[in-house]
Amino acid sequence: MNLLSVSHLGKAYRVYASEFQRIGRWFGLPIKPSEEHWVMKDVSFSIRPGESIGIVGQNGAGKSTLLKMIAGTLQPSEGSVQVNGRIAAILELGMGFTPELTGRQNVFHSAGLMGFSVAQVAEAMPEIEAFAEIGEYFDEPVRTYSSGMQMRVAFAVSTAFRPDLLIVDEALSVGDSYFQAKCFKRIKQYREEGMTLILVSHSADDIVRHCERAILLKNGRVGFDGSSREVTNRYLDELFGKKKGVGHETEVASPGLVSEDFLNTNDVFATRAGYNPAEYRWGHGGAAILDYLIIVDGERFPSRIESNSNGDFYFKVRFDADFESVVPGFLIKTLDGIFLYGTNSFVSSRGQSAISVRAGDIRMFRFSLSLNLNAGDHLVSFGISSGNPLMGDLVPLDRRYDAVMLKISRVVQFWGLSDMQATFNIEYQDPSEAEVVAHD
Ligand SMILES: Nc1ncnc2c1ncn2[C@@H]1O[C@H](COP(=O)(O)OP(=O)(O)OP(=O)(O)O)[C@@H](O)[C@H]1O
Repeated sequence: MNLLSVSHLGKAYRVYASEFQRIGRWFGLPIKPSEEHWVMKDVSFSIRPGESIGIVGQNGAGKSTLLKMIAGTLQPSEGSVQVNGRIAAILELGMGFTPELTGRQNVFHSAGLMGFSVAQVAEAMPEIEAFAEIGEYFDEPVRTYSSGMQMRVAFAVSTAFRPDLLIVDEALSVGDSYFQAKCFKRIKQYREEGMTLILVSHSADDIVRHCERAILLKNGRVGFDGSSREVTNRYLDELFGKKKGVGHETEVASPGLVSEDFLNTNDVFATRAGYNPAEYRWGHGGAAILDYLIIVDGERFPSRIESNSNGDFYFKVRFDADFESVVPGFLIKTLDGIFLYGTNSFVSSRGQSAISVRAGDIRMFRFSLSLNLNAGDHLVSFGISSGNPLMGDLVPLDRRYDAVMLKISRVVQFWGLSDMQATFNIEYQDPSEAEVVAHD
């Protein structure tokens, strides 16, 4: 059985011609709303117990509206929401806390509204207080709290009792990173115990870290429902298409090191060693990325790359239209979709690089970088956009996300994703101890 089923959900807000008409309707006057404004239409999906789902979408896409209808704080205009379990939702800052009551009193009130008895809340109170970590403020009126403090109490009380479904809107973003990490630790623990999670975040990284599946909302409809990596890729495409995007970095490559076969003009990208057939390719067209080449320590398409080697990443683009400015881009991610490094020609050249092209041009670009990565598989993306990054009007022409698999190996271990190449010295040692060591 599904934990949550959302079926043909829709929401319309009534828009009145004037305030007078709106108030008239409250008093039962037979005034017709001048217009119904549908902000959500025909949204259907279901969630199995234990799944974790991210919801992404641009501002105004309908994320909060959807979550409020799932949580039951907003009535749908059509369709239905069926939940088989207890929901806890951290939707809006303060969760409806009463400003004049203290944190402690609000905890009693909120947990009471969630259906817990005074005795249950009293028993959980020490743990809630400890989790929130706001010290003496816990017994001060909530009106004196910062937004981060309100969020701390809201999260502590909402998750004091493990819900079947936890809904977290952007709320966590107001917390400091220490508290966010603490929240995600609790979320992770509850998920391991079977809790279902719905997380809204503008951070693609948060979504791929915490959710296996995601839904892209677009103008109040489900734009895409799939793995969180696929969905965040599409979401980023949307953003990059309309906002200042990932840069490009360009260096028009000299063919010296590049062998002849890379200089042909056919689309042979998918035939190259390391190509990932599960790449996600997207773009408005006008250019096509035809080929790529990786050279590390003189070796073309190395099957394994020693960590910290210098790599040259070439890619070849055919332009099918004239563009005043194009911007090649490059990105490395982990297999989970965590961004390790992204750049573009504009960023990498500190705004110095302007590339204009004509229809029929073939250009080859190169990003050169040191691969300070940990051992394991990584995914490389290439992209070409047109527009002016300073004006925030980049249009993706061809993006080949996660198109190439990079296998990094290393001998000396470290912990984490990026090799920061620490060195170690003993700066002082008690001379007597040094002697003992020497005698040994
Ligand atoms: N009370 C309201 N009356 C009229 N329109 C509303 C109301 N609340 C939300 N809307 C509209 O509904 C649409 C969806 O809003 P919603 O807040 O759900 O988007 P969102 O995806 O959460 O956006 P954001 O990322 O900015 O928080 C928007 O066009 C918004 O203007």
